[in-house]
Amino acid sequence: MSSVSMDGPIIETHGLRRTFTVRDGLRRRTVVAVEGLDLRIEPGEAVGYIGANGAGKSTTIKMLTGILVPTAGEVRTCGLRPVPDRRRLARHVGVVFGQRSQLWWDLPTEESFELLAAIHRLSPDDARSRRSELVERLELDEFLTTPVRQLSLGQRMRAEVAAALLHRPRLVILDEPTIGLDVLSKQRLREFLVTERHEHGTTLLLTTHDMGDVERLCDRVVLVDRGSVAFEGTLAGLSRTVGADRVLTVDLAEPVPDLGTVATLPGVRHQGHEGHGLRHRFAFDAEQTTVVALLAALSAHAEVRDLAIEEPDVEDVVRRVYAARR
Ligand SMILES: Nc1ncnc2c1ncn2[C@@H]1O[C@H](COP(=O)(O)OP(=O)(O)OP(=O)(O)O)[C@@H](O)[C@H]1O
Repeated sequence: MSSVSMDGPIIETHGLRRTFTVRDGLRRRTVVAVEGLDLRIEPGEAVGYIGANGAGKSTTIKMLTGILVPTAGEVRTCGLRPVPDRRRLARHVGVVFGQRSQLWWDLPTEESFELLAAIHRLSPDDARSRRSELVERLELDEFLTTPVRQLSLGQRMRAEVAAALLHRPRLVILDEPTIGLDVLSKQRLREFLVTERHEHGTTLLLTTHDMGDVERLCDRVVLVDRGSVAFEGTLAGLSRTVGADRVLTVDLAEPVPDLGTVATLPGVRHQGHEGHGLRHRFAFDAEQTTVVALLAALSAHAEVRDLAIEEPDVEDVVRRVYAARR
């Protein structure tokens, strides 16, 4: 029997592959969902696992957690083999699916927590203290006695996260955790995950289409394309590779058509102007120049009335990486 490794990587895969056989009319066809995937994630890391729809993210997560058997290759999660050791692995891993509930639909949230505490065999003291910690941090108080099916999406996601983290897993896998949430709920959930990680050294692996999740939560991104790794590194590194800059748009009090030539800072590109120079767009690399420095440089030459900052979006970054590979 394999043992739970406390110092090796939390996730390690070599040449991981998974295919599906699908029917195409009368014929059968093989779909390769994951192809030769090599991943290594160390304890305490927070990794964003991104890619287009159908790139193989969910299939990977299912293999990491023992829901799906790999067609070929090696996989270890917390030092265990996910399929044969699935029950032992469940003690060390918490999984949150943004689009699928793991709570008991007709039960009040607090009863789901009691059931989960029993399933994970937490001691009554441990269950009580962890529960109060989560209730406080995720602000669950107001709806603990409400059946899950009556919760709003934001409330349900907080309850899902609490349920997945009740047993203090070493690894938390989140599949689109902020999908459909409003700005405030997203922010709260991200803040909670950051605190949890700092206090308990929890490893995070999350799939997302929201660049804000990656920016605020992850030290590293792994980008998959057709089931294998297309990029691995920091978000800044990814932005450098494909030029996913932020864009600052400024509206001026008076037209200044040549503003693009006067604001010369490292990592800033003037993208053009409209309205005879009333509105200008600047793409900038946040690693090299802050928005404050750029604004200060512009204000020396023009009176800025209004401004907007656009963040790079995951789909756009992914498209550019794919385009560069094909
Ligand atoms: N059970 C299945 N049967 C047949 N094909 C499947 C099955 N599950 C996944 N696939 C196929 O495998 C490929 C990878 O799918 P997967 O769901 O892992 O992608 P994904 O990156 O998670 O996409 P999304 O962002 O849309 O969730 C797709 O072509 C998908 O159609």
